[in-house]
Amino acid sequence: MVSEHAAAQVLVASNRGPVTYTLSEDGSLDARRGGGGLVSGLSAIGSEAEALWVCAALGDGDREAVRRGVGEPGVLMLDIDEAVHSDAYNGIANSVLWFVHHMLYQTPLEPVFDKEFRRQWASYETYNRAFAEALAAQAAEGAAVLVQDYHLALVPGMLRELRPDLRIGHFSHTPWAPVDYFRMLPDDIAEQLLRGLLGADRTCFLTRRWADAFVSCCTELLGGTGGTAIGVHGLGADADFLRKRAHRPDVDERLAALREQIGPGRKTIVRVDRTELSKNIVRGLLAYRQLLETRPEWRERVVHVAFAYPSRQDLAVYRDYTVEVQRVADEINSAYGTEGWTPVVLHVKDDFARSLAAYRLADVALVNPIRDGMNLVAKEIPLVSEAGCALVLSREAGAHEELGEDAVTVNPYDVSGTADALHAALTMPDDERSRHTERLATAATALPPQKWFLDQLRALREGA
Ligand SMILES: O=P(O)(O)OC[C@H]1O[C@@H](O)[C@H](O)[C@@H](O)[C@@H]1O
Repeated sequence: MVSEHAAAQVLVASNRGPVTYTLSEDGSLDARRGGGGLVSGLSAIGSEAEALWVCAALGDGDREAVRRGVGEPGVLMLDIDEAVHSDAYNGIANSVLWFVHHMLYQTPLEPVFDKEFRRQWASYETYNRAFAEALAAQAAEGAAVLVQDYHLALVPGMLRELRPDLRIGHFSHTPWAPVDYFRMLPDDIAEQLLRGLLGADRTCFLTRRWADAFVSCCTELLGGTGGTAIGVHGLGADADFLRKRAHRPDVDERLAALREQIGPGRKTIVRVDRTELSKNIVRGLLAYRQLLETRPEWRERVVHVAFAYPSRQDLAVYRDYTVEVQRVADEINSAYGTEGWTPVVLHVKDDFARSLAAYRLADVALVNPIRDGMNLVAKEIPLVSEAGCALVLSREAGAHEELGEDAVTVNPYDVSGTADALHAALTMPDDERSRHTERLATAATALPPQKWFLDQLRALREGA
């Protein structure tokens, strides 16, 4: 049933919304706007239509904002019971679905789908239902709803039942698991996930590879995809925003500090990631250590600038990984460092301006994920680097489909191969490097976030 107040023509649903609130000691609430492709993509429809972004209240600040009725126009935050949210987000989305699609399990011991898993799954259903009900209540007749990611995989099917009049799209920002890996999930859960997504009119992926994997799962488990259209929409970097933002005074300041820390005349290998298991930061460090060990000519002449920002710290496995990243970086610095040279400059505190400063400095960009839906850093560094940079890129990143020809490709598990790739990137002749950088920058900007969003909306409305 469409409620009297339902007015939104375009709705987006995601776990993390465009704004987060923090509660200050004096009791005031500070709003911070998030970055990322989805936020800039959505800005494209602000003027076009009555738009609403439905997201979850994530911390104390967000929950307080909901309680006080504080909010941004066009954003609806759902205050879902904290324990339910934690089971759904930490338990199912991040510890099961993320692991399945990124193939992160250490399979002799994991996964274990037991009673506890079933309990958390019930919370995942409740959390998805809360979104489906909110969307059903807010959407105008025939509105377009764009549901984002693995957190909300059941929403399309639930919403379809509540509101058959809507045009529903789903977008997976992650890879999709190969069918044999996906089938580790209990059969009923695997089917429920697929049917949830097939409740959409269109279900979309970042690359053809992930879309094909999804179709294989549907074919094998359900006999097909029914009437659901499968879309592929690559996402690129927001060049205008990045280039402007990278030359603001706060970035200049950090650039000067970083230059000082690195020392004159040295080359840089730059990586910027969340400290995320799939990003493969430790093997990147091991490859760098092997480079220093086997090609001593690089000692004192190169610095690995690694920014690894905290992520999902509620999960022990992420906390342990963060400790391991720090341990290996320290080990390299004590083994090879000299008085005037710190081989690894590792920062773990999130600072966007400092990331952009590192992008500007990059001679080599290291992007070696185990698996990644796209990886925007691979697209952003070549756009911003001042001297042009050589890109060492994992063949398992979605971005490899678009950038592979101009990158030095690595198998993310092959540490020796990655050490060789770093050497090749560091010694790439200038003319070759600038030719690649130029082509990388063109490819990186071919699919700006606003186009990504509007293309999906158009296709959804046209029934393509
Ligand atoms: O758990 P977080 O910090 O909200 O991050 C979630 C997001 O992390 C990003 O890295 C993924 O590309 C998205 O698919 C995902 O939604």
